[in-house]
Amino acid sequence: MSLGITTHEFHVYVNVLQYFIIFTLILWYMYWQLSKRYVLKLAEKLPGPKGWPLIGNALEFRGSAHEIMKKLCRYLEIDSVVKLWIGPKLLIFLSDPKDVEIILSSYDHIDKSSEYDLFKPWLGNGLLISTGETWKSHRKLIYPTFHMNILKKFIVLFNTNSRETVEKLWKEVGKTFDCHDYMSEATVEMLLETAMGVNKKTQDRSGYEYAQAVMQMCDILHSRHMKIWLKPDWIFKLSSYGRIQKAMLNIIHSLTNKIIKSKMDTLDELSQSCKNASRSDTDVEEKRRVAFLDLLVEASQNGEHITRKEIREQVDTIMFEGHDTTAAAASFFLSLMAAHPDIQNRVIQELDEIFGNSDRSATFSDTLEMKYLERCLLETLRLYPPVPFIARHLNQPVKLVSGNYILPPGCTVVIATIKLHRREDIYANPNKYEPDNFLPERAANRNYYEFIPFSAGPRNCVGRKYAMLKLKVLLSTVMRNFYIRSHMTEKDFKLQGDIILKREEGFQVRLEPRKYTNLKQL
Ligand code: HEM
Repeated sequence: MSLGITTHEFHVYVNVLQYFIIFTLILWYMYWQLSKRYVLKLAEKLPGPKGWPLIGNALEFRGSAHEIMKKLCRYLEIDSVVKLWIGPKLLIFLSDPKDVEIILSSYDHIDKSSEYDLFKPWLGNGLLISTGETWKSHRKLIYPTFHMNILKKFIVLFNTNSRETVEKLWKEVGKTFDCHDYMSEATVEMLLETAMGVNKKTQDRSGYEYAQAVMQMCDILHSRHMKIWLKPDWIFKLSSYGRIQKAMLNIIHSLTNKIIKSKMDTLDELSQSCKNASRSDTDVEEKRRVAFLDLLVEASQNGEHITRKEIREQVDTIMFEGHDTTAAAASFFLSLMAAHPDIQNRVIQELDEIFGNSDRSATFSDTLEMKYLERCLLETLRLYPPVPFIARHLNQPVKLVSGNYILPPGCTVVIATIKLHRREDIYANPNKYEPDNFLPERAANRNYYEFIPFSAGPRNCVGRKYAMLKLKVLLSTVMRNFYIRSHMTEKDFKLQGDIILKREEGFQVRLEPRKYTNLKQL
């Protein structure tokens, strides 16, 4: 051995070091047990699989994203309250609507859990993550920007973009392909044009690149949640994941910065136009699409409490929340249409009754007539909620009503929407795709907290109406042009919950043109 020590001495040092580490761990574990006495006592009473000292159940969550999801869903079968220890972290999953209501309806439990911190380099302190007064004041500012009166004006843009998606889909006719790529691109483009008010003419391929970067970011965040050694920032930054994240955030933030700059320029130009008598009113109106971003920029210019950095964080949040969730919903919907041709035929029949042989665009009142399509969409969100889990940090003990349990402060409480939506006491056939579960008379008998794809309570989704309207226009346009086919059944879906629910094998479908329509020629 070099360095002036013999091999024997080296082995002695290594042994001493090993004992030192073991001794420190035991001491830390004893201290942790003592300081967490109250939490451990309450946790002990909760149902859940037995774990190992120190690591808890962490080792059981290995393997592919689908295997992890399968394992988790098996554990959720234990009870409507299930605890898991991931190292020193206590996660408690809830799937009884009465317990879910206690958490989601209260302003006391609006803090997001530390799992959301990994989003911070991407979304900063945007609406999804922020809390307290910042969250309250920004939510108050943002919520009205998704009012139905504003959304109705987006119909034209939803139609144009849906037709463009159909145009692109024509080249896939007859092939088996992943429809998620197209749904993802379409939802980004629509968000850019509607919520951000960025005109198509000023866009380039950045929409597609953006969607790809968001998908990679979701993969990275999922890996970080699962691979415990990637949690410390310094290790993560040195890893290949850290380097990829840097590159992806560069793409994402470049686009958001570009959008904001373009919006500020347009608003400056507009105020010039208003002063300039030679410009017509319609010219000014054309440029002035009042959308989410216009209102935020105007608010900041009018001295409201939102800085330019905060605007960027909100734009990133809306672009992420509004895009990946909707793309997943659209892709599951198309996969389910392919897997249930009888249901697909009923949707087509309804569309034919509304539109006949005409290739006109969908109007807002048409979307109100799409009652069966809407039921199919809601049933899609029931069985395959794009956000399968919602997590909160508890600051105080919470008494549940489903059983004699108290959730300890400091734990992460996870609303298991995917389990809640498949309860036998709510749905006669909980795992069957049955759009009539949403017939008005059946839905009327359900409690508000029994169906929560958009969450519920004070932190519910601000984009719910936007998403439903956009999905109706997009999916009806696709189905007026194509039959959706696939050799796969629902049993073949391999679910993975990497932040947003997806299919591990991709959303493989095949398109068959419907003979009598010719929207593609427009
Ligand atoms: C099918 C589509 C969508 C689904 C299933 C969905 C679902 C959800 C869920 C479950 C939450 C709560 C998340 C949590 O507490 O962790 C949420 C929050 C949010 N969603 Fe959506 N969403 C969809 C579309 C949209 C769209 C289109 C937008 C915007 C254009 C949007 C913007 C937001 C925002 C900003 C929040 C955070 C609200 C807050 O914390 O105050 N979402 N969404």
